[in-house]
Amino acid sequence: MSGGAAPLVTLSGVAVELGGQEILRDIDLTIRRGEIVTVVGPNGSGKTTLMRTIIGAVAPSRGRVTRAPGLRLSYVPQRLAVDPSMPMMLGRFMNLPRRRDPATVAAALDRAGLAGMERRPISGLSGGQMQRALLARALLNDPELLILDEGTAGLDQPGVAAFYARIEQVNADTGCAVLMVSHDLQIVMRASDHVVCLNRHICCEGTPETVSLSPAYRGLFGAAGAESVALYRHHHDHSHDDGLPCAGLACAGDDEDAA
Ligand SMILES: Nc1ncnc2c1ncn2[C@@H]1O[C@H](COP(=O)(O)OP(=O)(O)OP(=O)(O)O)[C@@H](O)[C@H]1O
Repeated sequence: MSGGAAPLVTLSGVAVELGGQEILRDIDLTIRRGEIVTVVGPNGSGKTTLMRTIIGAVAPSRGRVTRAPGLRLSYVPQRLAVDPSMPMMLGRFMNLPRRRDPATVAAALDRAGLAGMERRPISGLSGGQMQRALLARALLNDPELLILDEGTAGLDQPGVAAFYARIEQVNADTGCAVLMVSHDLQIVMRASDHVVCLNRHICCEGTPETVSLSPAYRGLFGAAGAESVALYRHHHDHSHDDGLPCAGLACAGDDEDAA
């Protein structure tokens, strides 16, 4: 997607404090119409807090979050606890908490790869189908920005690949921007327009190519990209005042270019 597309959400100098602790700092980030942005980072690095700040569920302690006026934003949760004994058809699930026009439901199910499954009990859906059901619900309001927080957690590799292919298709068909937190680096590095590596601050960011060609990235992952999980086990040769290890890529806290 074009780097010149209209901004949907802009974070400027954002910091977030929770429970008296600074969780995020110095966050400058723009999500533009139609682009796919992925946030990666170790556990506890603030990814979910960043998503919650973007949707407005958490207020920044410093800086500013600007959303395009009237922005249609949808959030796909990691998973939804559903009581398997609860008899509920997918069609009814799509109409909670409020009733939708059947054609809108059918179109959202179709986009999510669940066409014609309104009468399937949700308790009988596979993990991948349940994720697609959550995606279908998120598509009901025709979002301009779709946010997924580890939307593939619990899926096997083919399930993960199929889910991202679906997301890319939705992006291509509807032009909605996608912001996702993902642990599936190999896949998201291919699909994303922009990758942000977070560790309480933005350690590095750029196109997948920029990130994957960086010497630090190659040092971590090998020339071929190596294993995606490596990012979450990497080591960094400098420490931060928050005491957390940082991504081993060009770090905005270093004297290097923050890209
Ligand atoms: N409401 C809260 N009050 C205090 N601390 C919080 C709160 N919510 C999150 N935190 C802390 O903020 C830090 C970042 O949490 P967050 O869930 O944003 O990280 P994450 O990168 O999404 O982690 P994970 O990969 O494990 O899901 C953690 O240390 C967490 O304990």
